[in-house]
Order: sequence, then structure tokens, then C-alpha cells
Amino acid sequence: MPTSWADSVAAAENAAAGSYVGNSNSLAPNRSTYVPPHLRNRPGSAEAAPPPATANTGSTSAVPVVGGGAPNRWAAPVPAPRNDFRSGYNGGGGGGGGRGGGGGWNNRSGGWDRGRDREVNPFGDEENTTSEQDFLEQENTGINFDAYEDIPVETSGDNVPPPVNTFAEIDLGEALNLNIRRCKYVKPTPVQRHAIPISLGGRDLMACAQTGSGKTAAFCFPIISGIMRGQFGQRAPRMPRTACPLALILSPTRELSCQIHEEARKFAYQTGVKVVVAYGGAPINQQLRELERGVDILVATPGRLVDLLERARVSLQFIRYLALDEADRMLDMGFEPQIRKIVQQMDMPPPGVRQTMLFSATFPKEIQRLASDFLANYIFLAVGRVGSSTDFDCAKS
Ligand SMILES: Nc1ncnc2c1ncn2[C@@H]1O[C@H](COP(=O)(O)OP(=O)(O)OP(=O)(O)O)[C@@H](O)[C@H]1O
Repeated sequence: MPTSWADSVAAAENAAAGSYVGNSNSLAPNRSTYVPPHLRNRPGSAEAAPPPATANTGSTSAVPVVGGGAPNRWAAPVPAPRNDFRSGYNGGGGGGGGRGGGGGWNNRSGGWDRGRDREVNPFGDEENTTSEQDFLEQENTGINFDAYEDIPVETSGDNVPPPVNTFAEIDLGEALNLNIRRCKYVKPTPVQRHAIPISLGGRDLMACAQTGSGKTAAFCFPIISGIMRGQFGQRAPRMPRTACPLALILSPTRELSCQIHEEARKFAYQTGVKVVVAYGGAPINQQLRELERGVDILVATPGRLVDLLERARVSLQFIRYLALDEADRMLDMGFEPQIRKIVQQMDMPPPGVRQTMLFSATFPKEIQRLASDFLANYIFLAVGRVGSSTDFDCAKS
């Protein structure tokens, strides 16, 4: 099925922020003492995890394991904005109101704080602009989301959770809802509308969506929300000098990893969820120091992560969420051996135990193989651009 993304999206790049209609919250930083991962989620603070997927489509086939070394060829320059639809999703109307924060959320609210290592406000000066009045003043200055209504969306799989039209329909938790408003996201993009309920429902996801379609939030929101809920039960003690993240986001390049990290830090601000990035082409020592300070979500490029795993500075045994962004690009760049090593040959929990989200702009045979090897009972989602099939082909065969 050739699908594609609305050409009109490109015109939205310079659109201004949209409106906010929702709760008003105190924005005063509420920093609490950093709680090491092994002390979090003790029984009593955790809400029961949603049941694992029960659908019986998809595949869980075993895979031939392919080993591989760790290339250190990440030499992309300092993170720079990607050439995509960034800033393009600021529509008028919609509901950004939060309704989280109720029962079921553990006590992770408040930023992490460990000794002198305090959470920096990733919004900078914007922190003081998030009063309800400010949001209201931004109303109707953005693009019209109606432009996206005609985008073809295909889902397949058993018991696909229905899409949402607003963030308010999803119980993401108050702290995350506040950050969504700080980001001035008024309404979910098509990939977010479909992917977030699927992931929050505990399902594995194979998503075909273009760069700039809002994928970062689509996989970050469920991860952050899930970690905030503390739905994993008791954790084993953290090993000395070995970081044990709960979530891993793999991306092909240093540039992309840094941008995901930047976005994820905003989404996770004051939630108690700590995001760290590790990429090649840069000295490893600073990254090691960051990892030693604790990490919940690790954003990494494959080569550097293999290096960290071989040094036993990272363990994947507590991974509950795995997201692979731009998987086709990772394969094009020759990183299938590293990816398979990370996912299949180290200590990562198997499909069905962890939750996996695979994002790719295309769906060739190699990606289909990866999907059947890495995902369990997955839901297939394709979000496309109207009128273009040259740069986006999600045909399943
Ligand atoms: N719901 C939303 N409302 C407003 N802006 C949004 C929304 N979702 C994403 N954006 C913004 O749109 C831009 C593109 O989003 P994002 O970076 O998530 O795309 P992406 O699909 O992850 O791209 P890539 O494939 O490069 O990772 C970003 O500037 C992001 O902040």
C-alpha cells in the first residue's frame, strides 16, 4: 500500500504555536531527591501493568543470530535541526488538557536530583510562559490540523486500540501533560493519534511513518508514561558502574540521537524520568559519567551502544521498552549486525516481555524480517503522504 504524508505539512514548518485549552498548573519546580532505579517501583507504589498483548497476529519467530563489531563511524557534526516538518504541528483548537495525576501514578513526579546533579530546565525561558493566559494568547496562531485529516492511515492486527483525537483523551499523567503543553502540542499528529493508544495498550508496534511526522513523541509518551506509572514491579539492585535503563531508543546517527534526546528531555521534565544519550564520534568518558549518574531512558546509536555493552557499562536486562527509530536507515547504513547483537545477543528481555516499537519510513523485506524477529503480536500502522509514492513506500510485500 503506497501511503504518504500530506504535502501540505511542509507548508506548516513556520507555523506559529497553537492554542491551549486545559488545566492550569503550578509550574514551580518541584525537585525531589533522585531515586535510583532499583529503589523505584517498590510494591505498593506501582499500578498493575496492562496485560500483555493477546492478539495472535504478527510473529515471534526465532532468529539466526548475527554477531558484529562496533563501528565508530559517527562523525556527524553538532546536532542541528533536521530537514523535516519540525514545528509544523501547531494547530488551532483541540484539547491539551491533562487529566492524569490520579490514582495509579506513583510518586515519581518532580525532577530528578542527585547531589549536585540537578535537572536542567530544557525549556529554558519558556518555563515562565506556560500560564494558562499565555497558552490562550497563543490560540489560533498555528496551522490548521484539518490539513491532515485526509492522510491515509492503515492499521492491521488483532484488537487494534482506537485512535484518539486529543491528548486529553489519553491518561498520560499530569507531569507529562504539562510538558506537552509546554511544547505547545495542541493536538496529536496522525502517527501520534494511532501509535500512542496502541503502545499504551501494551502492544508491539510496527509503524511506517515519515521523518517529521511526530514519531518522537509517539514513542516517547508511552515510554515516559509507563515508567512514571512504575508498572514493572520490583527491580534488581543496580550493578556498580553498570547502567540499567528501562527503555532503549536506537537511532541511526548522532544527530538524530541528540535530537531525540533533546525532545525526550522536554517530555520527561519534572517527571522523575531521566534520559541520557550515547553516540559515537565523541569521547566516551563524558557519556560514561552521565550513565553512572543514572538513566531510565537511553537514547543511543548502535555502534556506541555495542561498545558500552562490551565494556559492561550498560546492561539491557531491565529493558521494558525498545524503540527503533528510522530502522530502514539503520539497515541501509549497515548496522543490522549491531542491532541484532544488541537486541538478540545481549541480556535484553525477549519479545513479549519487553514492549517494542519499530519505526521505519519504508517496509522492505529486511524490515519485515526485523519486525517478525523483534516484535510479538504486533500491530502494523502506516501513515502516509497524499500524492507521493516516491519517497515513502509501505507496501508490505
Ligand atoms: N502534536 C504535535 N503538535 C505540535 N508540534 C508537534 C507535535 N508532534 C511533533 N511536533 C513537532 O513537529 C516536529 C517534528 O516532530 P518529530 O521530531 O517528532 O518528528 P519525527 O517523525 O520524530 O522525525 P524524525 O523521523 O526525524 O525523528 C518537531 O518540531 C516536534 O516538536
